[in-house]
Amino acid sequence: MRVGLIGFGAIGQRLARGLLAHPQRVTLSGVLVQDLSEAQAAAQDDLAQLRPLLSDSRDAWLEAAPDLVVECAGHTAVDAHAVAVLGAGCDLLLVSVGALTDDARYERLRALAEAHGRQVRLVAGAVGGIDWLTAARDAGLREVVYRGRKPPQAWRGSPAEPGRDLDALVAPTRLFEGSARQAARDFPRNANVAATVALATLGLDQTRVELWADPGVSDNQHEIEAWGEAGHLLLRLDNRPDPLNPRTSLVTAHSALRAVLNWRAPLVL
Ligand SMILES: NC(=O)C1=CN([C@@H]2O[C@H](COP(=O)(O)OP(=O)(O)OC[C@H]3O[C@@H](n4cnc5c(N)ncnc54)[C@H](O)[C@@H]3O)[C@@H](O)[C@H]2O)C=CC1
Ligand SMILES: O=C([O-])CC(=O)C(=O)O
Repeated sequence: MRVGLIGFGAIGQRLARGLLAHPQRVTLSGVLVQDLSEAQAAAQDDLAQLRPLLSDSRDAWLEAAPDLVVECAGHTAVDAHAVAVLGAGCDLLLVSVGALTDDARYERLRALAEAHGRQVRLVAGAVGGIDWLTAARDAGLREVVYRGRKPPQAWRGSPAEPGRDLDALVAPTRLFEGSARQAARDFPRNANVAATVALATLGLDQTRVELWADPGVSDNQHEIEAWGEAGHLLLRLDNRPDPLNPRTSLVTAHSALRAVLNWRAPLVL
């Protein structure tokens, strides 16, 4: 299977490394980037072999004929490229799940995939338990809450920063409380998982979200609680941040890698 990537940051680089380790299963067809010189500088050591595959031209990158494209570049990249990728007949794995808080975009991508006989899949990413949640949704769910808690620095550049000295926080501080739709839209680099949990369960408007900056934690913590006919789920993940981008949990790239390797595997777990 030929796999194309969009994005070569923390997730893209870790995922590329994982794909290169499975040459019998997947071939990396190309990596679409926004800033070519920045990407070339990042392609060092074991990733240096990728330099010829880096491109800032979508047409040239699509000419390498990927079967599956993994987006790991952010909401604006979904906006810029997802339609063209599906139009070119590729499957699409979205990491920036929060881009689907826009209902029109969600429906457009779904309809395009259907028209081309392809699939858009959403990565589980930094969270777990999505299998239980989707099954429990079918059994009947009453209430779902997602709580995200990260060190203060992880919220730099987010709407939580203006008017607040993140470095001065001495106690856990709630930055946001509201719907998953608003959380994922307002915190596009921190709360994609709020959209993932919501799309797997009660939807973007009925799933409740709290986001916290906590000077007492060094991990990215994700807590999901759900109540329904199937029972009660209480799940907490203490995710190690990716050193290249501490907002992003290291496991996210591995979740994308697993999804890619499972795409056409004869036996899938
Ligand atoms: N579903 C999940 O669990 C998670 C989702 N994410 C999503 O993944 C995205 C990427 O995360 P990281 O790799 O940590 O970010 P990063 O900031 O380390 O890297 C993003 C890369 O994408 C590139 N890029 C941005 N716009 C682009 C475009 N239009 N076309 C091509 N390349 C473009 C940037 O130059 C950069 O190389 C986040 O912005 C977030 O939306 C992040 C963490 C968890
Ligand atoms: O990686 C994480 O811990 C979660 C994250 O940033 C997101 O959902 O956007």
